[in-house]
Amino acid sequence: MKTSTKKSPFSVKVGLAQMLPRRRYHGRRQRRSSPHGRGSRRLRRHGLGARAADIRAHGGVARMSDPQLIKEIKQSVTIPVMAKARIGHFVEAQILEAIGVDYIDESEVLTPADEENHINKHNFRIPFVCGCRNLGEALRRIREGAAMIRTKGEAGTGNIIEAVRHVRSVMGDIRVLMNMDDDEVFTFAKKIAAPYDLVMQTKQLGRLPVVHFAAGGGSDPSGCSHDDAAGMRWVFVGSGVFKSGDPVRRARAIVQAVTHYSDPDVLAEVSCGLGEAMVGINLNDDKVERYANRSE
Ligand SMILES: O=C(CO)[C@H](O)[C@H](O)COP(=O)(O)O
Repeated sequence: MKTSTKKSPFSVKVGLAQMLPRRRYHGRRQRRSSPHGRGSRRLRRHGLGARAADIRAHGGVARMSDPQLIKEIKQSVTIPVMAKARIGHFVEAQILEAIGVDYIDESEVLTPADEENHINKHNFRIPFVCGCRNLGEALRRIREGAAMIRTKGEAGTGNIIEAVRHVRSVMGDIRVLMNMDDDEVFTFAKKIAAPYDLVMQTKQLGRLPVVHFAAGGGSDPSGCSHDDAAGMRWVFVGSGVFKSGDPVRRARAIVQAVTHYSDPDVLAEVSCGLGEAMVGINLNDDKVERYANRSE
């Protein structure tokens, strides 16, 4: 599996989140032009509804973004670009690879194309990220060739409760696994429906064998640093940022919060005066569609 040759720890996600590394923000200007400017106006003009919150609000079938739009975004930024393909839609993934995006997110936020099968990611050179709710799901995606894993959370809600649930589930299972006798791993692997070798590797490493992001609903500094504090190494800033009063300021604050997640003084400072937050969606209502349950 190829990894990107670009050195920047940032990326633009087409219509969605940026990936934030913990402790690696140097305050550099990374973009030639802001994704809040030309890029996002184009997203609206093309009617892609490509942010998770918009997809949720608009309904209908959500597909890969227009390749022309993705090419234009690639031309206008210097940082890596991640684009989404529908779950199981290997042709969308082939198109994204052909136009040279840096990463593909096989995403439950788009309408799944295949109810049973994910993309065989070993057939591609481009790195994929896939979502998970638990350890078994994460290791199944890695067996299919995912180079990165993110929690699913509940995209487009501006609510981190599901991301926290998924972080807790994966990290909790890894802790259980680490304390397990080697003889018990066969049954544990069967129980979580994951390949034995990857379960054993996870036990030995004490973490997933690939980079692991917190994602889904992170729309404020405290929420994103909460995911960090719960043991995640990387965070996707959620599309809820774009539904707030001052997205640029909020995004900057989130970068600082994730960087200094263990320093409450910095967290207090960067949380001040950010203006209106995304209203968000409460997830105790059964009528809210769960994107996270769209695939296993
Ligand atoms: O892109 C994703 C999934 O494909 C991210 O997980 C997404 O960021 C989740 O939604 P939100 O942006 O609302 O947090």
